[in-house]
Amino acid sequence: MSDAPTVASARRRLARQFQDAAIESAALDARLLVGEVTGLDLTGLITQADRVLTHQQIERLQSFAARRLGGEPVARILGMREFWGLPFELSADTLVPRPDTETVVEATLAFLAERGAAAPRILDIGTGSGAILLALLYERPDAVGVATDISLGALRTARCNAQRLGLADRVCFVACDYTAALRGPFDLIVSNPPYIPGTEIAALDREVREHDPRRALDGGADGLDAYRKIIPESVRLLQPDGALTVEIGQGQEADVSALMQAAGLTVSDPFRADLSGIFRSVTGRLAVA
Ligand SMILES: C[S@@+](CC[C@H](N)C(=O)[O-])C[C@H]1O[C@@H](n2cnc3c(N)ncnc32)[C@H](O)[C@@H]1O
Repeated sequence: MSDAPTVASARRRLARQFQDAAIESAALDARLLVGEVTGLDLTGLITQADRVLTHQQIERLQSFAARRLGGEPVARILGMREFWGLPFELSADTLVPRPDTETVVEATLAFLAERGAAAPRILDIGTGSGAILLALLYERPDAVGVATDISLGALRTARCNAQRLGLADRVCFVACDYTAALRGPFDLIVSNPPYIPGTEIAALDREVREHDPRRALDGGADGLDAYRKIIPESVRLLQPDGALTVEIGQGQEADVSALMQAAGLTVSDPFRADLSGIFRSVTGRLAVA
């Protein structure tokens, strides 16, 4: 009898190794990595559990396991992450999109539905992989968008994602400092800017600290630097009755609301909480002229 690993035994063994290394998502990570080397989806992993792995697959899996045990997130190893049910390619220049950020997509879709805006023009400031804007364009086939980032590498990845999702003809990518190159007007502006206080970055999980780009994280001394720029710039670019929705870090809702109100936006929407109950987004609306 052969003792070559099968799909099921490889999953079990990898999950145990990850558990022993105190990796929280051990079983999920093992499933994703075995799925990647075998080319099987979740159903295939179950129905073909007894399939024996080839030598090449075993070697690839060992290399993935070593990287994971060395602290590299699965999304970085796979070079992709699902967001809003859509596949997003990643690069060293992009943040791994987080499930928490789906709160921003939910809030903005609700705003667009409530306002009844037809063919809305949407701006995403600091688009990274393009996750927020592309999810919105996917949900709203009548919308068009502009996405900015300071990182050319991130914009290249976002453009690839737009092409792969069939959304490239409705989005324009602009390299600039926040909104510096733009005129507007926009019906909706969204942003998940860098918001971690600079001094806290060294204490972040290794997976974040070592693998997400620093400029996607660092929000300056108190974490609010980006909001101080984006909020007044958005007032300049919004259509009357338009809205700005930003993702926020834990405990930033009062400060960000105060910045919005000081810039002339009305914070009418209740803050949106993520699945852990942490407030994740704030929406400010520009009054009708
Ligand atoms: C927290 S990440 C968010 C990425 C993506 N929107 C998401 O939610 O996954 C912040 C993004 O802002 C970009 N960024 C940082 N400083 C910027 C600036 N001055 N102007 C434009 N983009 C900037 C970073 O390159 C990064 O892609």
